[in-house]
Amino acid sequence: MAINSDVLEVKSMTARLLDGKRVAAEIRDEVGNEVRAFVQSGGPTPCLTAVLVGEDPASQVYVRNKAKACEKAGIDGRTMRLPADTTQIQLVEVVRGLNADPAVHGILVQLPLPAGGNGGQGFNERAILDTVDPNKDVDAFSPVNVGLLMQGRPRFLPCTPHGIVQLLHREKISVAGKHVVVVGRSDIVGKPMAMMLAQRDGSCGREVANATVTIAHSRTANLAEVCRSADILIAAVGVPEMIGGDMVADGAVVIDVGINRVEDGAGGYKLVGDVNFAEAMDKASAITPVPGGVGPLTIAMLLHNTLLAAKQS
Ligand SMILES: Nc1nc(=O)c2c([nH]1)NC[C@@H]1CN(c3ccc(C(=O)N[C@@H](CCC(=O)O)C(=O)O)cc3)C=[N+]21
Repeated sequence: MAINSDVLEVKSMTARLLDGKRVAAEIRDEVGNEVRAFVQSGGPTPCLTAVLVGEDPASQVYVRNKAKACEKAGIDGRTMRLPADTTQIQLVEVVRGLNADPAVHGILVQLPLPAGGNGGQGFNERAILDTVDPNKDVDAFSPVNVGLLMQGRPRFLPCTPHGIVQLLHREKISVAGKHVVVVGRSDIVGKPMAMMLAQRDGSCGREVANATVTIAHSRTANLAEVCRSADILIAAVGVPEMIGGDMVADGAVVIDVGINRVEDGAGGYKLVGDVNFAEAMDKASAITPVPGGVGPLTIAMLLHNTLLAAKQS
């Protein structure tokens, strides 16, 4: 039998890059315009206050990026820097003070709190987050806001999942009827992400709804197989390059939420995602890079929530 060279040719796709950085800039511009209009119509200048405990280098970078983004959008971005030896009681008092300050519309307690904090005992993170006034909870971490989201009537949408919803919407990637696999079940990303994509009416962001969602995690049996069954694969595990090319179906859309600092082999550090980018690139139809993917969207949605908080105040 003659060998048909067309059939034997190894087909490898090269995925379209989903440019989170560009989409984030677009959203930040929109929020900036809305902020100007709001202030011109007599509204207060929206104010976001980030609380940063200790000196974690990554947290410093994030908080600085947030402050810069606020400034560009006409939002008053403040950072309260507290020493690493701050106690639980002192931190709760700081948050209460911000709750009571009418000039502050959004409060963000930067996570993670320092491990050896609160006099070596560690912080009770949940108790701190529960102290934030739900009307100022621009992270959407408070039980009230999580509950409202769960019921499909959100007040604030959590920033990272909302950023992903916006990216899918603006890149015209429909999730309706598709199988989405979310790897990771954190309160910050995995759980709300799954809820938002599965919900009925689009209350959590435009037309991005009606997906069939699987939540996978470290205990999932046959994880690779489950991932391969995804039309849209969302990786939010926090393990560098854990999702290999063998876990990605041909033509899948891959959203990489991971931001991991690893040694670059030249004495420095580089950022990698939870997905092996080079391998996934050959399988996926579209993929987010790290950096320049989901990270910048998180900050854009934080600005959006701060404006919303100011409008609702
Ligand atoms: N209360 C609270 N809310 C948060 O939203 C929150 C937090 N704590 N703690 C830490 C995580 C992480 N996070 C990021 C935001 C932007 C980028 C980002 O812009 N990343 C750039 C690269 C930045 C770099 O060079 O390190 C990118 O992916 O292109 C990354 C990570 C928000 N977080």
